[in-house]
Parts: sequence; structure tokens; C-alpha cells
Amino acid sequence: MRYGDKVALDGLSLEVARGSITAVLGPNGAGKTTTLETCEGYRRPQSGTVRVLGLDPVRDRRALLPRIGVMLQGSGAWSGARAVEMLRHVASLHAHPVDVDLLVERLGLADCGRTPYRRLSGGQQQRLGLAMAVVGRPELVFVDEPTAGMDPQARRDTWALLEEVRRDGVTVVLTTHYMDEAEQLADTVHIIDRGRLVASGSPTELTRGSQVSTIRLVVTRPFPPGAPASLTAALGPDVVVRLIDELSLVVTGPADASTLARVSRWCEEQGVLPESLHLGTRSLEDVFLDLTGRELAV
Ligand SMILES: Nc1ncnc2c1ncn2[C@@H]1O[C@H](COP(=O)(O)OP(=O)(O)OP(=O)(O)O)[C@@H](O)[C@H]1O
Repeated sequence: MRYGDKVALDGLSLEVARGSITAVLGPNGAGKTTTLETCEGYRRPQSGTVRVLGLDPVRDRRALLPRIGVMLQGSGAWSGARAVEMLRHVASLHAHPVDVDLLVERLGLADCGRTPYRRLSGGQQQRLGLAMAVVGRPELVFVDEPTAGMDPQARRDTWALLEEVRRDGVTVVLTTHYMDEAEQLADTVHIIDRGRLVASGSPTELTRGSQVSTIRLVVTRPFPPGAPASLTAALGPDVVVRLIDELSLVVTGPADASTLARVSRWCEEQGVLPESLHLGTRSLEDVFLDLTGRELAV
């Protein structure tokens, strides 16, 4: 898939199993939205084949549309319409919509039901967009960055709703650049970078099979200058110390109990107070870093 000379998707090949939640994970500009828009029939690829529920999304658009739900980035709603009014209207276009009041309640939109769309907060607009995508009981729903801009509680509510949708037998394809979202929700994750597929599998498949684990250290006050170098010197050459921000860093390597004890001793010597010290396995973010040499969060 190209935009003029710009290659947005390059030989991307992936499948989605019915009834699953599939996450397309990648940094900004990786090609996630283009992938969804191509599946939704908004874009026709210059080469390659796309089938959605066995149909060609461009040629068979009329047959496909009633069977899929789409949540676009930025929703596509009318700015003056009231939230619940708009949802009722979308529901009325479908043969067997879900109960609008229940959906409104479920997504915490009851308090802002009479608010015009343009006055909703970013998170409320996102939730309304999701409600409009699922209200028609689609077989398959595409959701683009469902929790972008939401506070932690709204994110968890959205995750719960997407899991509920999946329990009802609906296939969910979502894009995200939050690895915790993919880890939490997805049965299968496709990691894409610069328009190419770099890895596919369940979160467990992608993160296991390695002796490498991770220590995350969060401190209460900014690290002293030169902290990564001095911690590396204290831990030896087998580990990699990455400063995430002025209050947190990640140690990757044979992160066992003795490394944990040495990190803790280093904190004492440096006069920094740990807020948390967490030993875990590799995250999807680490997998992405291994595969591409770059951070996922950009
Ligand atoms: N209409 C367009 N015209 C030209 N280039 C485009 C257009 N839409 C996207 N691109 C480019 O194609 C590439 C893929 O963009 P896309 O929006 O699919 O990425 P994304 O992974 O969804 O990013 P984000 O997380 O920022 O939404 C990017 O380099 C982007 O700049």
C-alpha cells in the first residue's frame, strides 16, 4: 500500500482468527491505521489481496458493511449532535442493535448523554466512537487506538467492554501503540514496524523462550548524574541499563535475585530511594526493541 511514493505497507501478510482479539501493535507511522483502513475498504492497495469475512472490502462493500463495526481515530461524528441521540440514530440503522441504554451505562456515558459531541472530553469521544462501532452487533469490529487519550479508569472500562464484545463471539481487531494494552487484551499480537510485519504470536509466545528478564527500578527523586554508567559498572558486562526517564530505568539481562540485591545495594550507595523494584520477564516492548533496535514508545 503506497501513498504516492511513500510505501506505507510493504508485503504485510497477516490473518485474524474468528472470535479472537487481535492487536496490530507498532509505533507511530508504522502503518496500523493504513492496515485497518485497507481492511475496512477505505483504501485499495496497489497490490496484494485483502479478504474480510471472505469478502473483498472494496468490491463487496455493500455486503460487508452491515457485518462490520468501525471505530475510526477521531470518530467521524457530527460535532453538534448529542452523544446518546447520535448513538440511537446509529442503532436505528441496524436490524438487531444492542440495548442503547445498557451500552451507555456500560461505557460510563450516562452523565454526558445530552452533551453535544464537540463538548465531550477526548476519552468520552473515544468511548462514544466505540459504542457506535459495536451497537449494530457486528461480526467483526475494527478499532483504531481505542484508548488513546483516556485516563486509567476509562482504559480499563474500555478493555472490559472489548472483552465482553469478544465473549459475545465478535472478532475484534484493534491497533495500539500501548504494549500493555496488547498484552492485556490480545489473543494474538502482530507487531509491525515501517509497514512490515516483524513478529506475530500470543503475548506469551512473543515474550517467553528467553533467559533474559527485566528489572524495573522507579525512584522517588531524580537519579544522580551518570547513574546508568555507575549501575552498569556495579552489575557487570552481562546486563544492559536503559534510562527511561529521570525517575526510572530498566535493567535487562540475567536478572536474578543476586542482580536484584546488587541493584538495591547500588541504590543505598547512591542515596536514592526506590519507589518500586520489579523483577519480571521480557515485555512486548523489549521484544520490539530486540527486533528493531528502537523503542516502541515514541
Ligand atoms: N494520506 C496519506 N498520505 C501520505 N502519507 C500517508 C497518508 N496516511 C499515512 N501516511 C504515511 O504512511 C505511513 C503509515 O501511516 P499510518 O497512519 O498507517 O501509521 P500508524 O501506525 O497508524 O501511525 P499512528 O500511530 O501515528 O496513527 C506513515 O509514514 C504516514 O506518514
